[in-house]
Amino acid sequence: MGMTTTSGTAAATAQGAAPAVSFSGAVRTFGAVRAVDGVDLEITRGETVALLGRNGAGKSTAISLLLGLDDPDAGTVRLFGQEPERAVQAGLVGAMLQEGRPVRRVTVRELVTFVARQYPAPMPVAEALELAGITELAGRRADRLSGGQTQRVRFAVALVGDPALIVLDEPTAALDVEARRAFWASMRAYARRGHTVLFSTHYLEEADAHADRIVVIDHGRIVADGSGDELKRAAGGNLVSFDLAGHGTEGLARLPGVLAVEVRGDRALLRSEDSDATVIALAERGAIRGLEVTAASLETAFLALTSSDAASDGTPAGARAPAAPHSAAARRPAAAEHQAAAGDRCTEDPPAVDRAAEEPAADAARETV
Ligand SMILES: Nc1ncnc2c1ncn2[C@@H]1O[C@H](COP(=O)(O)OP(=O)(O)OP(=O)(O)O)[C@@H](O)[C@H]1O
Repeated sequence: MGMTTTSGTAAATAQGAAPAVSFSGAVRTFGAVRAVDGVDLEITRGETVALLGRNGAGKSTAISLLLGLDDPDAGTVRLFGQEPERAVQAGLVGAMLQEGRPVRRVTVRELVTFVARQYPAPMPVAEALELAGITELAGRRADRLSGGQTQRVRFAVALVGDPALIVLDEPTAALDVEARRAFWASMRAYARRGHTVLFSTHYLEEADAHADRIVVIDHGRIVADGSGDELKRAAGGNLVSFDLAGHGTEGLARLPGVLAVEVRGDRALLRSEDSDATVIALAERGAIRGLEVTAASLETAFLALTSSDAASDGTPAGARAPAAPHSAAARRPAAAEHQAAAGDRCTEDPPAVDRAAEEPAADAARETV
């Protein structure tokens, strides 16, 4: 796991009114794989945004680009109007990455205190511990904690610098239900302070419950961007299902309102933007056994937007099932500008925590420690 913490000597000011995050035509390829394939994305200060996609969609690569851990092959990425490395150096960004090994032989309080000292304007250590819900663990060794406790320590490390933007790469992976709930409560408390939060996940319900805005990424491209409700609407309002009971599936896709047809066993599922018209047409065909109309779930929307055939013709599924507009659905007041540091960067022995310390962004900041 990478606790990305970086310190900076530069005044940690976010320039003007530049958005917290801005990708413009960003591309990152690995051989034949276009991991990030022409991403345009703007995140306003103060938003909580979920980057949602399945395994291999390009989430981690996009996050590496925005933290300056990797460079785009084409296009640009800016944080608060600055090159990512500079923003990280200036202490504007805190991150919690996926990998990393526990820091050995130090207590939780020592670790968080060490990291706080790397920042120009950290929050009090006790406050960071409280926000992350680990006050009781302060005296415990950081390398002798459960997975859920370790995640929360990483969260404290990411936020103790009081960064204006916090980036969390699959923060709840491997957490149980209880630990997840505690984690999200902490994250929301942090967001309420006016900070910008970007987290990646493949849990639909987490994106829906904890983000103002969901950006769906598939095959390196953004295929939808909006609130959970907007995504559901964009994917087609309702799901009409019925027992085939000997009826064929021919012509179902052409019934009024129908956007997509799926057959599961003996049941047909029609995604419809006008379920009344679809039901009437089905009734006319006599196909009404076991008829059900249900509201499209976010899962339905997600599957529609990221259907596996999307790769086969190079057309993002969202281009066929129109996605919500690329605009933030709900915007909160812009975050106050924070003087803060970010990233992980515990360079020396004690908290030389994770891969971020070996990465270019950390290199850039290392000289300031
Ligand atoms: N260093 C690398 N070298 C080669 N291929 C890579 C590298 N990093 C990522 N990829 C490929 O780029 C694509 C996107 O990977 P990425 O890790 O960004 O996806 P992800 O959405 O974060 O997935 P997950 O949810 O599994 O973490 C995948 O096909 C992956 O195999």
